[in-house]
Amino acid sequence: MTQACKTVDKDAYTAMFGSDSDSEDTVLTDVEDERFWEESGPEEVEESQTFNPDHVVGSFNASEGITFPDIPGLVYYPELFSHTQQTKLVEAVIAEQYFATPEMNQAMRFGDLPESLTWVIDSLRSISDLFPEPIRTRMPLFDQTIINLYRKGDGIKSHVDLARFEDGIVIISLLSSCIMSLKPASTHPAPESVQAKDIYLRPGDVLSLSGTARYDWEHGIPEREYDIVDGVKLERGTRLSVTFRRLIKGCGEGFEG
Ligand SMILES: O=C(O)CCC(=O)C(=O)O
Ligand SMILES: [Fe+2]
Repeated sequence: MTQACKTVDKDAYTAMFGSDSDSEDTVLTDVEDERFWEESGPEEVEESQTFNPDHVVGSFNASEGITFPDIPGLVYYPELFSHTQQTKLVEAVIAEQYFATPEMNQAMRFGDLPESLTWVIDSLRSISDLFPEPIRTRMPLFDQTIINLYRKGDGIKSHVDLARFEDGIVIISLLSSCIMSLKPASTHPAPESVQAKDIYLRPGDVLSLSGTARYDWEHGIPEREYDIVDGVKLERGTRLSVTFRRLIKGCGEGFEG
């Protein structure tokens, strides 16, 4: 991962996702040529009809996560974020313009996190099984975020998040899917009966890590262009992850996950 600086002089959306405006133009031209509708004057849109994502963010899809007996402290919330919530979060990341150049793939913020992420943190706190109570109710819940951009084929090496971060880490998956592999950390060898665990993360999925899952297990994403899930080959696309942590008081700002 290469750390991004928070300066940009190029269209961030195009840098991240490319431009598909040509194909859209083509489709519109084709449809117009067919003349499927009566000509009429410009439609009047009342103020109340205009789309405002803030009005429709709503609550999370599910409140109970999936746990894993071998990995205490790991909770998996499939599709926790609705499509609208994912869009809102991706737009917030785009607005920050972190990924302006092709070599940028990681951005970090410490201290006061962007206001555009406040609703995410508030909503996460409202999930009763997110973390053990002392973590879930601490203030602030998080004061650090890392946003990783994975282009097709990218991954992140297996690791335990740095000790300078407190217990309680959340990973939000956006845009595309990948397998995250978890295995016992070399510092905490597990009995042979304990297997490594692969979790297929899709857009809107969330993982929370605390206790054993945070300290005694590693997590990573193998570098490859597709994953095989239940015998099916699933191509990866551009993936974005937003992770939240809290720094231990007195520890400086870290530069690795
Ligand atoms: O991108 C992800 O899903 C995981 C990122 C991660 O593990 C980290 O930043 O420490
Ligand atoms: Fe990590």
